[in-house]
Amino acid sequence: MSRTPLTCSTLLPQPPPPDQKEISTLETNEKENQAASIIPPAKKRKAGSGGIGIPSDMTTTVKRQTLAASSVRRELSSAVSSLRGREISPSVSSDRGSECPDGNWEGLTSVRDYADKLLNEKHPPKAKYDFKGKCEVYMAYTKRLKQCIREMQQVEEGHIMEKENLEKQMAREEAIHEETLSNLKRSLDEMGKEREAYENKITLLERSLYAVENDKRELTQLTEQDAHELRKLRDLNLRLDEDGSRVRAELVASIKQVENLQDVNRRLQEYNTSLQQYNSKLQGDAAAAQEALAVSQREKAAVMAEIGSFKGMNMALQSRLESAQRATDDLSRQQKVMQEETRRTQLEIQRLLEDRERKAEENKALALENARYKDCTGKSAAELEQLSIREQALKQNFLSQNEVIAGLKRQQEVLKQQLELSEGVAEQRRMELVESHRRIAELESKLADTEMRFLEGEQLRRKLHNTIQELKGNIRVFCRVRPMLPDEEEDSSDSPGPIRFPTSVELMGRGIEVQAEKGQQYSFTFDKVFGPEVEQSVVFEELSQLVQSALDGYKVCIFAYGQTGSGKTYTMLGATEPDRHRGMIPRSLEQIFMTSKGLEQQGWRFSMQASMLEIHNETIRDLLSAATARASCGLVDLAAGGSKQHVVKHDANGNTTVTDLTLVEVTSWREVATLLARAAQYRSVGKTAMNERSSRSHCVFTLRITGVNDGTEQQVNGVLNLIDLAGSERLSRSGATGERLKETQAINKSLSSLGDVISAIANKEAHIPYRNSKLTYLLQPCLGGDSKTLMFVNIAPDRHSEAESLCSLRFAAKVNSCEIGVPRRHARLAETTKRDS
Ligand SMILES: Nc1ncnc2c1ncn2[C@@H]1O[C@H](COP(=O)(O)OP(=O)(O)OP(=O)(O)O)[C@@H](O)[C@H]1O
Repeated sequence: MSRTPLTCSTLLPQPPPPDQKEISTLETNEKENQAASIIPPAKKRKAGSGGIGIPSDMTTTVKRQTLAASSVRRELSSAVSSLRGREISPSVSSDRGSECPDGNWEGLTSVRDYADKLLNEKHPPKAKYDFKGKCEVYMAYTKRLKQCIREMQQVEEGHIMEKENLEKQMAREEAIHEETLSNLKRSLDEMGKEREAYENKITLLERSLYAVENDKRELTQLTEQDAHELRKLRDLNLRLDEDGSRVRAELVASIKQVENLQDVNRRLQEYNTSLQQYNSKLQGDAAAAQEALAVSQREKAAVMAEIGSFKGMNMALQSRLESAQRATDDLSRQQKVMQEETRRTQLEIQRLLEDRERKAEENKALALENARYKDCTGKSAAELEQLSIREQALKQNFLSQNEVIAGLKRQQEVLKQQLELSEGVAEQRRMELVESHRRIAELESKLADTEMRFLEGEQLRRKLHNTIQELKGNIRVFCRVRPMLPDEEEDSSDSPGPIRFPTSVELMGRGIEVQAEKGQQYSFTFDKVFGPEVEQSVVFEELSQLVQSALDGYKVCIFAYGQTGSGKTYTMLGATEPDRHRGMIPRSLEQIFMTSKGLEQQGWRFSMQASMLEIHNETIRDLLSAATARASCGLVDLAAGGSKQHVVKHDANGNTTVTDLTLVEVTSWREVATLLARAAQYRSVGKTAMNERSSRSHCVFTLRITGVNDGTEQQVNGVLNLIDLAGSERLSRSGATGERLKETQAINKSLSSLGDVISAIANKEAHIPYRNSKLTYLLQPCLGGDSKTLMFVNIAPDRHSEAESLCSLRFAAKVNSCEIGVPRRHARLAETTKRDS
């Protein structure tokens, strides 16, 4: 706040304020005077001498009065403006508030307004030379101005006092402020320390925040994982819900069944008790049989060893026998030669004797003739001489012949002796031979006995193995290697086939090895391995029990898997002629009918229905329907809708049906054989690069068996599925095009779906993709249900098929590791009995 201080000069008497014109004149004059104060006196005088003749003292007085008045006026005006510019705080009393003390502020309430009024006051013009009047006016005006200044001074003093008060107050306030400041500093220091502590705390907190954030991140990840799991669980839940609803439906059906079964159960309990007894007896038998098996296996090993040594001995004996026989043969040959020679010698002797007799006769005749000559005629001495020489020669001849005969007789004697000797040796050899024959017979009977026991043990082992497999719920796998085909045999002269069969006791008949061309060896073990020389009948022996269980009320499924041309159709169907080539399907059906006939004596009556279908290019074709027959004669176009659309359905009891499929009631094996022959004509078969007659579809033969026993009031429902799958093939090898290519792609796709299903089962996955192909959906109960399932893996033995064989064996090993449901027997009390009860 700036303020012009009031000086003493303001208190001097001031002239009244001039009018505006005058003031400007006066101001000009004043300026001039101010200028004059720095101009030398000589010049001042010169300027003053230029007036109009008014007395100079008078003029001077007026000027002085005027100047004083204007200076007072200026001071007043500056004081007023300072008063105006001052900001008056509410605590300081305003000059407006200062009351006029003697009441002559001409009705105005504040000294400033009064000063304003004075400053703005205008005086009526006087006569130009009425200096006295003007002086009086200015005197009065100055007086009022001075009074106003005094008033203002009082106000100013009040203000100064107020200022001092304010300054004191300010000092007090400043002291307080200082104190507050020092307090603040102290508290600032404390706050600094506190701040440090807080900063430390913040660092710690930041660290823990970082840790918490890490935890949070981890938690977020965990939460995300949880969410993912949750999603999966929700999906699972949905599936479970679906399963649940299915299961509920099944449950309702089951409850009904349970009600029925409860009824049955009561009856069965008795039967069960007896079965339990029988079972415990069987278990005892099984334990004993196992022991017996172990014993017989030990015995078998011992016998095998004995047989081995006997075989060695036998071979030695055989070789001795052979050499003895050879020697005997030699001797008998020699004997024959000698006998021949003796006979010839005897003949010779005979001839010589005869000759001698003849010669003696001749001699006699000659002697007689000689005498006659001597007597009668007196022939010449020369003639006589000749005759006597001749006689001498004959005599010598006779003598030499006698010697020859004696020599021959000696020789005959020697030969006789030799013959006797060799006859003795031959007799000895014959005795030895008889002895070794006896021992061989003995050993053979022992071997037969041991083999019988071994077979019994093997049968028991197989039975136990089957039971264990059933309990485990595994799919059984048999591996069959076909013989080399003629053209493969030609090739194999350069490079032998890759398949080997281990000969160790534990792997014999169960192991197979693939010797890869690059040197690696892959070994596999299955429930049974059949080599190329094994006949259909031997393979069937291993199956017969399984087939039998279809009659006992089990679902049985047998299928053949393998690359094209590996022998699946040969194994499953075989050839009708000759009999030894008949495959598993005809043999199984024949056995079923034979056994069912046999069971009739025990009160069983069986009815059977056969059906046969093929899956060709993912379409089901009924091989027994009339439409298929007509189509095969070209009467109907199946592709153009001449056939029904067949759909596979599974019910809650695990029974599978195919809609609109022809079911033929069959009562004998002959009928089924006719059906099989008929269906074989309609099946999709074609020539490929790898097989003359390649099956281009999966063929499924199904026999539904219902058996009722009138005696025990039991009913069984068995199913026998016999499946010949189409063969997998590499397009690069088969070189298929057009329709064949389409077929091959469909076959490979469905087999790969089968592989996916097997993998999912083997890995115990929650979802098994049965619906990915018609084949897997049809086989669902066999692969994941309660059936007894057996797979043949067929192997081609040639080197070119090495990769495919390995693939098939690996697939089969996976199948072997699959755990499916435990086989369930479908047996219950017969309907009629239920109704009666
Ligand atoms: N064990 C065997 N003994 C003698 N010959 C056999 C044997 N197995 C297969 N063969 C012969 O091998 C050839 C091919 O067999 P098959 O037709 O059964 O093969 P596949 O696996 O059914 O082929 P695809 O999948 O192409 O139908 C046939 O000539 C068959 O007679």
